[in-house]
Amino acid sequence: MTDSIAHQQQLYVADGLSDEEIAQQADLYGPLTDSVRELIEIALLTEVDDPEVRAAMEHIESAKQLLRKQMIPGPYGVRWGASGQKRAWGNAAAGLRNAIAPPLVIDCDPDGRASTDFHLGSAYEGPAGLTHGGVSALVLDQVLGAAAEAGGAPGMTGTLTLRYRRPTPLGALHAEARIDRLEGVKTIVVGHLAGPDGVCVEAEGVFILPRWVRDRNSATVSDPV
Ligand SMILES: CCCCCCCCCC(=O)SCCNC(=O)CCNC(=O)[C@H](O)C(C)(C)COP(=O)(O)OP(=O)(O)OC[C@H]1O[C@@H](n2cnc3c(N)ncnc32)[C@H](O)[C@@H]1OP(=O)(O)O
Repeated sequence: MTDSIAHQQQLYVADGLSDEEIAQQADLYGPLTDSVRELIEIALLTEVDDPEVRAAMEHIESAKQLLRKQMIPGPYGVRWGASGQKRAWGNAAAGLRNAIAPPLVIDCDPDGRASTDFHLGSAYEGPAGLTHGGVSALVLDQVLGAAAEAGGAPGMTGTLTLRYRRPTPLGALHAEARIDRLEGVKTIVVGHLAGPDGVCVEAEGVFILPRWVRDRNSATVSDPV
C-alpha cells in the first residue's frame, strides 16, 4: 500500500458521536459556515469607504484569532457517528463546515437518483454574470457521485464528461443525476444542470471504487472471521 492511500484511509473515521451530538455540532457550525459564506459575498461586493474596510478587517482578524485557538490538524475527512450517520463536512461542494461549498443539499433515492435545488451567488461567477464552468463541473461531479452512492455503487470520479449547451446563469439552479448502467466495477451516471431557461450543462461520469477498497471489501466478504 502506498503512503498516499494509507494517509487517505486515516481520514475515513468512525468517531462514535451520537446523533444528538452531531445535531448539536450542526447547529453550532452550520450558522458559522453560512456567516463566512455571506462574508465572502459581502467582501466581494462592498463599496464602503476605505476606513470602514480597514475596520472590518480588524473585526475579521479578531474572529480568526478566536477560532484558530483549537483546530483539527488537517483536512476534515469523512466521519461516521455511532448510528452510521455520515459527515463529509469538509466537502467542497456540499460540506456543512465548508464556506466555499455553494452548499448543495442533495436528495438521494436508493434507486440511484440524486437531485438538488440550490443558489449560486456572485462568488461563483465566471463569464460576467454567469456561473464559472468549473463550478458547474464541481456541482455535477458531486451530484452524479451522490447518485452512484445512493444506488449502492459508489466510487471516485474516473472520468467526467461535460457538454456546456448554454450559459449557466447565477441564482436559482437545479441539478439531477441517475445511474445509467453498471459495467463491472464502473458505475456510469448521467445528469444535467439547469437554469430557469432549461438545461445548461449535460454530464456523464464514470465512477470507480478504488482498487484498495475493492480488495478490502472482497477480503471482508470472503473472510469467515
Ligand atoms: C470510496 C468512495 C469515495 C467517494 C468520494 C466522492 C467524492 C466526490 C467525487 C470526487 O471528487 S472524486 C475525486 C476525483 N477523482 C479522483 O481523484 C480519482 C483518481 N483516480 C483513481 O483513484 C483511480 O485511477 C481510479 C479509482 C479512478 C481507478 O483506479 P483503479 O485502480 O481502481 O482502476 P483499475 O485499473 O482497476 O480499472 C478498473 C476499470 O476502470 C477503468 N478505468 C480506470 N481508470 C479509469 C478512468 N479514469 N476513467 C474511466 N475508466 C477507468 C479500467 O479501464 C477498468 O475497466 P474494465 O473493468 O472495463 O477493464
